[in-house]
Amino acid sequence: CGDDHTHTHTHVQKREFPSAPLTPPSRPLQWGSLNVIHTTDSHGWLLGHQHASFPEPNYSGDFGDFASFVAHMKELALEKDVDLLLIDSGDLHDGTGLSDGFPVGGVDAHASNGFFKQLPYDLLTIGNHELYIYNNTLDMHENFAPHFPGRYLSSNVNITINNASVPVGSRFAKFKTRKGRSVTSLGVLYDFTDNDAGTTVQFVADMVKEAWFAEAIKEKPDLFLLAGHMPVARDNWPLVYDAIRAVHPLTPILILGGHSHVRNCLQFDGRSIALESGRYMETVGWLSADLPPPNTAETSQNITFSRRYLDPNRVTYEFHTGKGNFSFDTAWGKGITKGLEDLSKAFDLTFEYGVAPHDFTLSRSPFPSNDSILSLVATALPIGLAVNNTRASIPNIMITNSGELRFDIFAGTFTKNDQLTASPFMDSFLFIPNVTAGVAKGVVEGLNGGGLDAVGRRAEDVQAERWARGYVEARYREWLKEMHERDSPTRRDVAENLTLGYVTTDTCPGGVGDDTPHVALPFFSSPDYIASAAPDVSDDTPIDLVFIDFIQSDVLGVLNSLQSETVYTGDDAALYTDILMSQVLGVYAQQVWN
Ligand SMILES: Nc1ccn([C@@H]2O[C@H](COP(=O)(O)O)[C@@H](O)[C@H]2O)c(=O)n1
Repeated sequence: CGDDHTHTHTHVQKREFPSAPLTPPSRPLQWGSLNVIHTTDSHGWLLGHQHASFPEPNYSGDFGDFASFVAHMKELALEKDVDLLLIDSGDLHDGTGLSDGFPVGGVDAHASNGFFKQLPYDLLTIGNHELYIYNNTLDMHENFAPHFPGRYLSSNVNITINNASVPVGSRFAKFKTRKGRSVTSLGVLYDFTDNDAGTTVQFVADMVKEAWFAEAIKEKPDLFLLAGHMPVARDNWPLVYDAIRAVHPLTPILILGGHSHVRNCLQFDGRSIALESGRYMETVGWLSADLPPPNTAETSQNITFSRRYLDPNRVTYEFHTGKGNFSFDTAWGKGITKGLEDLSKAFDLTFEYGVAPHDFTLSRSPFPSNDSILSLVATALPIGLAVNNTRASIPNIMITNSGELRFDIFAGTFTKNDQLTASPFMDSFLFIPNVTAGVAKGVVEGLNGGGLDAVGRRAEDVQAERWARGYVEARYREWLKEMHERDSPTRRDVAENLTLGYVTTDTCPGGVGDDTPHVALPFFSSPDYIASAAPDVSDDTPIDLVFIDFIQSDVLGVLNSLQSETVYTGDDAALYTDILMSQVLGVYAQQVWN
């Protein structure tokens, strides 16, 4: 390979023909008179998925490739003389080294957002990950929103600056498409409650009662185009839809949702459609609508819609643009790829902590098992957090929510980028000393409790409260489980050389939504919280109860329900170590995988 490494190379070389053979799309896209390319929940995955084991190569296109795709699609739209809009539904922060590998003093995703700014987005909206840290929201308000004047929407999300609460972006947008269609747009965030001080999220039910909302939707446009960081199913889109339909019974409504990381599509009526386009640049959504020319009198006829979930890779992009490997790249796209590679170098994202002996996966292996990343973390915590820690000799139990783990680890070099894709959150570890081992052992069980939880709430209430705080993994896992159970018995035997990937069903018309056929990923369920092995001490031994700060309120609730001697509060918890969750796996790899 020309270098002097002894390790296996597992990263895909993307710039030439794909090194892994990729299945091409099954059929051309269906274009309408108005078309949308949709991204959502990209979480910093702008350099594409770089590992060689499937399903990763399905998603190996980088943001430069995506930019070239958009450029060619815009040319096609001009040739066809139709509208083509580019829309994003939020969550640009937290997920890879490009967003989270910034040097001390930097702001999360500030640099990676610079690449989003180079794309001609017509509409963008805010996600919950833009709101966990005030400075990130401020950066979106001051440095991101102004780049898309009036088109970065935060209909129900404000930031407080100098005691004044103002929208992070704009509440709504009204604009005309190239073909002269008048559009009214909103950008809605689901009822998120874990936002940082200095930011506010208004519940959707209250937003639709606002005077500005009534005024914004009063005039009839040719279509309503709603972006939102809100799942298209089982959430509050019906509130927005109903409020609009009460005034405009027939006007087309197109909804571009997000947050639950799934591919999904549904219709509220024959003149509306709602599309959700996955996560992590594993999906680019396509939506087309056969709308009449602008200012045409409305009818009650169903609109012909189509939708497709594209695997973002060069084979997909070339197929749909009619280009080949040597005619596909644009100077603009190549510039973006080069900029991303330069950023990766500047952030030292290829720094190697060690060599992972095999794959560790979130849902493709059972928990507990050798191949589970959750089991790996349960082992890695006591090793990683013991480094330079004067409390390391005191017996302990360490607990984290499994949502801290966001992605699989693949066999081979384990880099700074791999560390941050697996575990991007800069969350701290706290501890409460002198909790008796018998009580401490019950905490993780209480956190994971089914039926009634340890503080007596029903499981559904716990789930609803966690959902509001941003816990979305359960929904995504439900989706994986459903596709695994549906797909595996029938198709796996006759897999026709299909590679692993998403196998989606939804209720939208137009046949199968997945652009490229795959066989479903294996799926194993996992708990919401995991703990290191309990120490071998008697139940009355005082030990350190160590936990990630993100789950402090849950831990305190369970702890107080398990014993009555002490009423624990946040004041009883202190910082356990300087090592952050986003660093643990690197510290572990340096010791164990070298
Ligand atoms: N500091 C944080 C913030 C979030 N999480 C986890 O992320 C989940 C929400 O992410 P989405 O992309 O689904 O919006 C949340 O459920 C937490 O599990 C965290 O661990 N630490």
